[in-house]
Amino acid sequence: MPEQPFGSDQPDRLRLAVQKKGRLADDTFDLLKKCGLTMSQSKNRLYARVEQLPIDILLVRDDDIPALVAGGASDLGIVGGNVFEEERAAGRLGDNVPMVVPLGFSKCRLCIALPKETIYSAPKDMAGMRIATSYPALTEAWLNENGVEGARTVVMNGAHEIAPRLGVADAVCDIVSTGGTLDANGLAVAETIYRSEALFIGGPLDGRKAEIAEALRLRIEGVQRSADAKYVMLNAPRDAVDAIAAVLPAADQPTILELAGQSDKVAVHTVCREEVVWEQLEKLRKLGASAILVLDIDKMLA
Ligand SMILES: Nc1ncnc2c1ncn2[C@@H]1O[C@H](COP(=O)(O)OP(=O)(O)OP(=O)(O)O)[C@@H](O)[C@H]1O
Ligand SMILES: O=P(O)(O)OC[C@H]1O[C@H](OP(=O)(O)OP(=O)(O)O)[C@H](O)[C@@H]1O
Ligand SMILES: [Mg+2]
Repeated sequence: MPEQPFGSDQPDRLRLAVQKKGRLADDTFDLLKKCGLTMSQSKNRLYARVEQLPIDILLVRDDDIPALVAGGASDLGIVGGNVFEEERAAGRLGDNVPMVVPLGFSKCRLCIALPKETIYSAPKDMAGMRIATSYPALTEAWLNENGVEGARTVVMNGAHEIAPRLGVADAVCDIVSTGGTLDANGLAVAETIYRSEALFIGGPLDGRKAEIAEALRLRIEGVQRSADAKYVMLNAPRDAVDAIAAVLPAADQPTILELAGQSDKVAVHTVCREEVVWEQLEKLRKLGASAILVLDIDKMLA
């Protein structure tokens, strides 16, 4: 790529801050690829230029993304809700809290977990505990809301799950997805304090940047729409079409086509906007449907 001084040559290029590497980065780059965006990286690997739209991608630590966007250094960002809400709860975003669009990926829970042998029935049982976490603001807000007395957080930046065994904490508050890490460390979830997914944050913007942001948002929306959506084609007895349409999840009004040489059967085509599961296909078969095809949809615009 031609190496130009970043930010000075084209002031109208939109800046989008994303995680440089990690779990969220994997999902984010996957989304950008599905949006038809490819990028060339700068030599210093601190940013990348999108080739199809005037967007520069800032490659940063995910914890820095909310403040970069709130402070205006980046126009937009993609960050986990857990990190965004922690920064907000800690008061690090000031008054410029950006707008937020949920993206539906990188889903996880922020949970307080206790050693399996602990007897726990209600938040008051955490009274006086030391809770190892890198989410002190969210944890303390939850403790306050639930009237837990005398508990406090011990900030750790990773490997929280080991803290109880080291004797530096009685509980942990960390990200849980499958629960495998907790289980392997003899811990179990006591409370889920926040359900997280990736968020598209930033704006409102104006002028040329607002137009670019809208173009990006439309592409993301198109990818989200088609994520679970399927194109379903099947043959059905003419008198079972209504019953069959009722089984298809979040389906558009179906297109009914004549089948050559068959007066009692028609072809039914429709788009289902939610995942089509095997149980539904079995119901369709019982209603007389045959030659059922469920096809992926690559892109979808309203
Ligand atoms: N096990 C998981 N399952 C699903 N999502 C997760 C999981 N762990 C983390 N996430 C989500 O991905 C985000 C980034 O996690 P990751 O582990 O890559 O970041 P990190 O360790 O904070 O790295 P860095 O700060 O260096 O960018 C988390 O903030 C959370 O939103
Ligand atoms: O419930 P699970 O599916 O086991 O996932 C939870 C683990 O995933 C994350 O860590 P990660 O693997 O990202 O390691 P990190 O500490 O290096 O961020 C999180 O901090 C937990 O430790
Ligand atoms: Mg991690």
